[in-house]
Amino acid sequence: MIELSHLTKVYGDIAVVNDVDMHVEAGTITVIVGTSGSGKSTLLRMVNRLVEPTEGRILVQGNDVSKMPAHELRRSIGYAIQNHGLFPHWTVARNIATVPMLLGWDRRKVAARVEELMELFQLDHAQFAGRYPHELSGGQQQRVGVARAMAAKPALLLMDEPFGALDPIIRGKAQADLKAIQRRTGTTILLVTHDMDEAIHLGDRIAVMDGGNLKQYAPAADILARPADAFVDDLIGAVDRPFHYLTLGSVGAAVEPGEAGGAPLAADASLYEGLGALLWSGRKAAPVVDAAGTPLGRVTLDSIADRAARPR
Ligand SMILES: Nc1ncnc2c1ncn2[C@@H]1O[C@H](COP(=O)(O)OP(=O)(O)OP(=O)(O)O)[C@@H](O)[C@H]1O
Repeated sequence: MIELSHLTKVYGDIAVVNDVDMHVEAGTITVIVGTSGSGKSTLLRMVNRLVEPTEGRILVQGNDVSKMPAHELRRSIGYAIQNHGLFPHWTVARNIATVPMLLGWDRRKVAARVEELMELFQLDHAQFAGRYPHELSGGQQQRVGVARAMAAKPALLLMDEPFGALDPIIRGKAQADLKAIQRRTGTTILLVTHDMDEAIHLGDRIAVMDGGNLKQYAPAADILARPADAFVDDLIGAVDRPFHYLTLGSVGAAVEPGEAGGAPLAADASLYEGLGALLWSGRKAAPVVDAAGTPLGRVTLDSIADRAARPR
């Protein structure tokens, strides 16, 4: 879907993005993570040509973006940013309709798409379509921002710290919703964050940037098990590593035959959630059920602990 080769951006005499090669598979979420100033936003913004590269090449769906008119390119790629960038004097419906209208869609098709997106993002049409951005909560504005970025069904969505302004609870919900929506729509997402938890939670693959260099580019489990260097290791955080690991596995994968008492755990809950439930209820084991409530066996503290250990 995206092919970056030797991508470089120099400001003054500093390469803020330095010779980056990266291949992003269609239909996946790739998260670019790194400390402040590491070049994440610059890298992202070169994809839709808000920033022009000094050197290197970007192909999106096989097309060299430098050869496409910038305004056309930007209409074909969704872009969502931290403070949502909503037009303050336009209603929610008009904001979401921005790109389809620029593309000259017919009015009924635009209206239907706005309704469809508002439903997808759980914004009641009757209640919210006519409101202005300042009449929404931060979380609602964030959903409108992402709905607007997805309005013209772009195959590619770029997101720059889209959840940065949200409180932790709303943020967790927004991440879960985005993941579910991405799985339904198959949109390819390239997302920038400085938050490793978010990267591990959302990313099919994670790209770690430091000082303009791409330090490691791999699935989360590989980055946790084999960080490329001390910087990546530090970014993960030694204390958090086993817990990150547990967020990647499901209770269902640790089920064993046998019985246990107390409230059951859902097989699709993460091992991290399972660990929390066991510790909090003071149990060493819990029964596990599938989505229909059928008993599958039990999960024990020991089996969860085994899965938190560094793979050999
Ligand atoms: N237009 C510009 N002119 C000069 N330097 C720039 C320009 N834009 C960005 N930079 C510099 O490039 C470096 C990378 O910036 P960038 O915004 O890509 O970092 P980032 O990793 O996204 O950081 P943050 O997480 O703080 O947003 C920074 O040192 C920044 O000061």
